[in-house]
Amino acid sequence: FMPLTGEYEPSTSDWARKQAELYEATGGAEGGELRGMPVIVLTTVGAKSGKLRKTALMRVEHDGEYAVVASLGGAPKHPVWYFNMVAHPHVELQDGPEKLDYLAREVTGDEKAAWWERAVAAFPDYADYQEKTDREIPVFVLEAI
Ligand SMILES: C[C@H](OP(=O)(O)OC[C@@H](O)[C@@H](O)[C@@H](O)Cn1c2nc(=O)[nH]c(=O)c-2cc2ccc(O)cc21)C(=O)N[C@@H](CCC(=O)N[C@@H](CCC(=O)O)C(=O)O)C(=O)O
Repeated sequence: FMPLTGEYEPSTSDWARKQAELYEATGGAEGGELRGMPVIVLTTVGAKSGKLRKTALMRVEHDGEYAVVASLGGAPKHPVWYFNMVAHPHVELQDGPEKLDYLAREVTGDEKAAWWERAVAAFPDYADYQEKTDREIPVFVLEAI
């Protein structure tokens, strides 16, 4: 797989755009945490625009694999980057200075349960978010390519 190419299009959500850009500019030295918990930056290809979208997310890692959680604070709808990732599973994840390519795969059943446990261990708020919505919060596992 070639690294993702395309034109970066900043998010309209200021807070998240600033954190993703600060993170990328400083290799995670700044913007690397949220309330003391580690953050990563996910790059997805826009489902409609084909542009590169960068999204700061909590870091959920296990044995070199990562999971990303489309929680959006327990909102009733999936975040937009969820639809990008469904349309274009080839994503990039920056963890600290390192940016690598991954294939994203939505997980279900026991596999999801195992990753959900890891996600909540990394960021306990996820449990509250799932409590407050009947939307099943999606979890994707990113496998290195
Ligand atoms: C606001 C919207 O953002 P979103 O993709 O819905 O993602 C919402 C949030 O998930 C995102 O802001 C996350 O960064 C918030 N967030 C977390 N969000 C999570 O869901 N999970 C997390 O663990 C998480 C952690 C986190 C930590 C730090 C931080 O700063 C933010 C964090 C957005 O960027 N919209 C763009 C469009 C982006 C896009 O992908 N457009 C598509 C077309 C979309 C369409 O029209 O169909 C395209 O380009 O093709 C815009 O309005 O220009």
